[in-house]
Amino acid sequence: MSSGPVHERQRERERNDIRHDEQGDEQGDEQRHVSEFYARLDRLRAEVRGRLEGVLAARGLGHQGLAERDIAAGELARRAAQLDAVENGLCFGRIDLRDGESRHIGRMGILEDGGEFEPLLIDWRAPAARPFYVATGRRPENVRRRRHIATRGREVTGVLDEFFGAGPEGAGPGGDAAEAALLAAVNSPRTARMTDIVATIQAEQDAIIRAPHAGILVVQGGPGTGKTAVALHRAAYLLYTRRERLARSAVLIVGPNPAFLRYIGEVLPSLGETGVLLATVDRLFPGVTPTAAESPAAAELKGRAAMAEVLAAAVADRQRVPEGEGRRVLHGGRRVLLERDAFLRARRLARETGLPHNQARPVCHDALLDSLADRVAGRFAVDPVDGGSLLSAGDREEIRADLAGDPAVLAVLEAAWPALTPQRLLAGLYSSTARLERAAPALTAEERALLHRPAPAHADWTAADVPLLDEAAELLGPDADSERAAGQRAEAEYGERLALAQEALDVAYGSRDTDFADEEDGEEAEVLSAFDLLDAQALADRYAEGDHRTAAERAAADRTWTFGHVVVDEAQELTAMAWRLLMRRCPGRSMTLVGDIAQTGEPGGAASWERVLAPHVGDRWRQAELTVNYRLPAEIAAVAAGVLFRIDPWRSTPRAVRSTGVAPWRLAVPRAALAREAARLAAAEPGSVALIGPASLRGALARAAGEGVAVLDPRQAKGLEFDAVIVVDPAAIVAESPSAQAGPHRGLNDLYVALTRPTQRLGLLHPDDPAGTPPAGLTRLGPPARPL
Ligand SMILES: Nc1ncnc2c1ncn2[C@@H]1O[C@H](COP(=O)(O)OP(=O)(O)OP(=O)(O)O)[C@@H](O)[C@H]1O
Repeated sequence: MSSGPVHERQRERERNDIRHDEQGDEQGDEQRHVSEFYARLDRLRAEVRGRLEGVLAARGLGHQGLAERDIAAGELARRAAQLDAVENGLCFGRIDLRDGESRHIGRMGILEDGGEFEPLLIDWRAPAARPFYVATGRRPENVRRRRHIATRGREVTGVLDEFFGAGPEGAGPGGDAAEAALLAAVNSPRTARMTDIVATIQAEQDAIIRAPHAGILVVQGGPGTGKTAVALHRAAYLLYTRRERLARSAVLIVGPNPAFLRYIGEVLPSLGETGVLLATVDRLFPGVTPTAAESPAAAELKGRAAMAEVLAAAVADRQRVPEGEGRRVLHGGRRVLLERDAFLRARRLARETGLPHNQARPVCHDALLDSLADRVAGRFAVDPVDGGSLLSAGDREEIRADLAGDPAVLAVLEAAWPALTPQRLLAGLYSSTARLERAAPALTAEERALLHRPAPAHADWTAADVPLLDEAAELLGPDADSERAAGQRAEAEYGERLALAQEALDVAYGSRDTDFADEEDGEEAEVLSAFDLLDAQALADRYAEGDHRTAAERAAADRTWTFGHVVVDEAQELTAMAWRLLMRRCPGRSMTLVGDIAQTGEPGGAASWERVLAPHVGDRWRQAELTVNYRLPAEIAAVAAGVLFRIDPWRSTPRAVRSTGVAPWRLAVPRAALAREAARLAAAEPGSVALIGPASLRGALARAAGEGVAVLDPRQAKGLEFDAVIVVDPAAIVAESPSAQAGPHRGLNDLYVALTRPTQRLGLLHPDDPAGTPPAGLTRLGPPARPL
């Protein structure tokens, strides 16, 4: 009977049913575990909130006790936020080891109730969780089974198993489940917020996240290889393993623009980490918010390392020695000559201290006052016997003090060595062609003209000015004016605090818990309130003394803060001056820098990591490479590869992790119809969609595009991703790129960035005239037709 295959199929069906049942049991089993984790999480939350309420309700505390209460309340509030943040996907995996032990892996560690302190759920960052990420058929790391647990809310929706070595079915090393979990993650629709990858971190990524390297680690990788994801998970890992140190010094994460920071802003909180400062470089000079725009050429010039020398020369140039015989000072109705030599000597003495300009200023001023006092004293009677002065030391001191209080004298001292703020120095430099010539003789006249701007208003800074202000702050040191201003600010704040404290006490008094019966009985109410124990001043002092901000909050307000670790994303875009600023913020040089040289868009950005880092750390840095593309399907990666080849034929393209079978398309339309067509095509795309075009088209595209369609130029699109992307007028993207002048293929970098944003679908829309012809690398893909 030839029913063999049928029987086979029947048996197969039965086997599948059995496995399905088993799977159902397994899912139920996991549901019980997961429910237990959530129950424990709920108890932890209730406990923390209870403690927080208790702490806040504490009464009758002394000065010290209140300060401690605030610190405890801050910590408990942060803990509560951490517990809230891990709600989604609390547990996502499990490993069963050969010796029978099984471990559940999750976003945070949870211990058993009841004093046993057995781990119930293991934090993904703990060494015990590592085999979940790195076990392979060849190196199973003692793992028998790896299980991916999918959840929706608190419900387990599926389990996917891989067996290593001889599993229960005698299967060999399984990779299907891991691949299925990964594919589900990379295929999921994208929203405006990046999500974490904690459930599917791949081995090459894990090696970087947990790298023991304490110094500078560069993570180079093509678009979509998970550089951002890896950098953020590394930050979370370091916060876990070096919590003691990093909680005090904070971690700084630098991104290319505010939109990018918003995009990645949820990742660390979802991993339970909140004490991190996210910033763009131009926000790292407290008190300055750049609002002005400038040409790419000016920004590039300001980013060059040579600007450090220009600024040092600009500071030296403000330490003036008069020409000719010197300066005549009008004092007490008479003119006194302060000779040029006296100026030269005072300047030399001040410079020899090696102190920053403002701190060396008193040395110069003192020396000038001494010379001037000598001059004035010399006018008085000279001892005929020994030729010495007849004035006593006290007389001389009086003369000196008199000179030091004379505004005319002070003006001369100030002109010789003025107190400077970074803002005054830079504004003074930019607004004077003479000063620019003296400070920047090595620049060409055209370059100096790029820096020149007539008396800029103080608030009128550009992003590229910020690293220069920071450099200037280093050269100048704190100035007496700003210290005085800080003192005044502190006084004003104290006044405010005092008023607030008084108000708070008034409110407390008004709403005090008074037991009238007791009062009638002539007894005091039993419950003590704040106003019983504090007066407004003591309350204000308490706030003044205890700084209850987190390390990240304090770091944000302090230019001289040094971070325990710095992560820089899109690191290829930073200029040499920006690197100088960042290196000052991290003297320990514990840094993770992620980027892709092929995507460099800024004219002042990096051409190689060696060139960026050598001035700061020589060759004391390590590079890791990411090679798998998780964002682009193979079909889109092939198009991007054509452009990458033009940028750098030697650079290898990352291997796409999946193929969707959806080919990118290309369409040519009349130039006048470009924006309208782009909007129409974008509206037809399901999911998240972006139109990426040259900056000059942004306005027209934004007007035409419907709601929910992101309209960006390549610079704004950096680091972001969408389900579908339509690249509009690629030739103009290349031509308009600010870096087009910086090298033969630099304009193509912007196009490369645009092409590498979609996770599912890519379209190319271009004008049907010769100027609109897509650049080489794309044209080789054939004439416009749909699909491409
Ligand atoms: N192990 C992983 N599991 C699931 N998704 C991943 C994994 N690694 C990366 N991804 C996803 O791939 C996408 C690209 O990652 P990411 O943005 O970090 O790449 P990138 O290298 O920084 O790209 P670009 O250079 O374009 O900024 C993201 O959606 C990220 O979540």
